[in-house]
Amino acid sequence: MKIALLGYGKMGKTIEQIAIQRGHSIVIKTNNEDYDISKADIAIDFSIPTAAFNNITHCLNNNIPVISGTTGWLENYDKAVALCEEKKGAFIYASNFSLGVNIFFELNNTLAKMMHSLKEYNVSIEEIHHTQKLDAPSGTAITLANGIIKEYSNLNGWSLEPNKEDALPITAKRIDAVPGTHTVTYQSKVDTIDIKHTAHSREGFALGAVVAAEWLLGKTGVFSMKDVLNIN
Ligand SMILES: NC(=O)c1ccc[n+]([C@@H]2O[C@H](COP(=O)([O-])OP(=O)(O)OC[C@H]3O[C@@H](n4cnc5c(N)ncnc54)[C@H](O)[C@@H]3O)[C@@H](O)[C@H]2O)c1
Ligand SMILES: O=C(O)C1=N[C@H](C(=O)O)CCC1
Repeated sequence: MKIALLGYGKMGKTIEQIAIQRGHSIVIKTNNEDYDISKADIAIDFSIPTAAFNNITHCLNNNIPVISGTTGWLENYDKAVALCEEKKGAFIYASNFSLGVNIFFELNNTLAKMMHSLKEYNVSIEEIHHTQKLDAPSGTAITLANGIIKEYSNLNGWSLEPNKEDALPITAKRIDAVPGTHTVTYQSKVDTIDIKHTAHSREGFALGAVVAAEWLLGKTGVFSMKDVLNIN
């Protein structure tokens, strides 16, 4: 595949290495909006929250399938879906492309189904990332929170404030070069249940994005990593 890397920062560079190892070529690598997308078979956007939606719409308007891993732009997600449907294009967004985190999402959903009726446990999320991260909480923490909130009728959303009524508390920590650590905790007076995913590098995210691009090429529609990984 001829791949356009929209965003050539930490993730763009890691994706480049993996894509080349898997036999693909990089025809565009850019850190701005000045590129000729028609040269590419597919685009992979790992840019910044304020640029992602423009990159995605530019691809869809030019009939180029697009993968986005950029977080912090989801207020425009429904518009991206509508444009993809209108243009009969192809689009995948995932807050986290790694295989391990997508399994962790399923574990989180199952655990929330088991825990929601046990009122003695309080649920919370902690995420830790590197100090260069622009958004908080992480997109992954928001996906985890949504998986929990849908099971809890007393939770109306999530909050970075610790004691907000009706909200699932998320703590976002920024430490050195941490690639991404997420912990979901259920705490009672007598015990604690934690489930935790620790990324050791960016390789898992990057491999997942390239696998998603390979899977998406030639398809039409809006998909998720559940479709790519065939998780039921
Ligand atoms: N979904 C996942 O699996 C996953 C994994 C890691 C990171 N991320 C997300 O991906 C994004 C990028 O992460 P990163 O660590 O590579 O960040 P980064 O800061 O290292 O790279 C982002 C790059 O985007 C560039 N950029 C700025 N404006 C742009 C524009 N208009 N078009 C294209 N590029 C532009 C910046 O110059 C920078 O080089 C973040 O939102 C991060 O949260 C997602
Ligand atoms: O490094 C980042 O930034 C990451 N962003 C994603 C998120 O916000 O969940 C995935 C993990 C790494």
